[in-house]
Amino acid sequence: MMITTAALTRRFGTSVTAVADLSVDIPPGITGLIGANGAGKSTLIKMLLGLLPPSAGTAKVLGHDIRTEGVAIRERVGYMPEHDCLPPDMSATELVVHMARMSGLPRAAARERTADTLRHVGLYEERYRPIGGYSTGMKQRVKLAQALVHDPQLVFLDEPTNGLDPTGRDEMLGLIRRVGTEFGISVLVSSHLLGELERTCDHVVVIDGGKLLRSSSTAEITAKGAVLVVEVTERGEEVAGALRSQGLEATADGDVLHVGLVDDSTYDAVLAVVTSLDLGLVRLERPRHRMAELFATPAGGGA
Ligand SMILES: Nc1ncnc2c1ncn2[C@@H]1O[C@H](COP(=O)(O)OP(=O)(O)OP(=O)(O)O)[C@@H](O)[C@H]1O
Repeated sequence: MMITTAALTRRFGTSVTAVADLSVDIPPGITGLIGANGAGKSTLIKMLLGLLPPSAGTAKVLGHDIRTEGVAIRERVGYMPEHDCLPPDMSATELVVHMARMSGLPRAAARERTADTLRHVGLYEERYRPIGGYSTGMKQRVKLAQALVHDPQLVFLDEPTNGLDPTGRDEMLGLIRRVGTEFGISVLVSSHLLGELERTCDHVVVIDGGKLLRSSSTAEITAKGAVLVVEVTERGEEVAGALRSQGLEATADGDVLHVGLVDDSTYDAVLAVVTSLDLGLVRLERPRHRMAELFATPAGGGA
């Protein structure tokens, strides 16, 4: 396991328990850490870096104890903090070279790694300009670059899509995917949206109020309970009946149907039925997961 926590707990004062009795195993690969604001994501990440001591419990990152081996962990782990923390007067190149030197790289190697890393995150000529003039997307890329420059085995990315527009978000998610696949660096990336991470991550850990809600592969979390919403021009009940006769779960409310998504073939089955009944398809969509769905317990144990 890349990260293992055992009853990990962090309290602030007497009233706030930011992380509560958290026991979870995180495998190598890309893992999403999902939770609403205040769920305890940043506190967990800071503890895993050995920057914030736990109130109780233990954890190991890449086999190193967070209580006693913080330095060893930070040598091997990159960290992209949540908040804007970049000096506006420095250029991306100056900052990232500085961070590379701080982590022990000699000057020439630091310059070389900086140029490579900034290119990988998609900063080119702009890298010589002061960061103060950068867009949010460019600043996020600089933060990502400084986390990667010392060639870590693992990076913690705290809400890297914060403040980005949809295009910037997709680009950042694409970059994160490449960090994992092309460079073989494991990633723990936090977000308050499961929907945005489900295509990027192999594994998902969901926390709420500092407690573990679930930890599972992304395939498992998205397949379970996924529903297609289908709207046809007429005869909704008939369409639902035809789908049920093929072994699918389908209910109709007028001409709007809910169809249990088994796999990609479910889409084909819907299209085939609609075509064979000579009907029109008004909509066929897969609503994104929302946090509320994860927290909901199926009433009466499901259908
Ligand atoms: N230094 C601190 N002192 C007191 N309370 C804190 C401190 N840091 C965090 N907390 C509290 O701990 C809880 C968890 O905060 P944390 O920042 O870990 O959540 P988060 O999931 O990262 O949320 P966000 O996305 O808003 O940063 C919150 O209730 C927060 O107010």
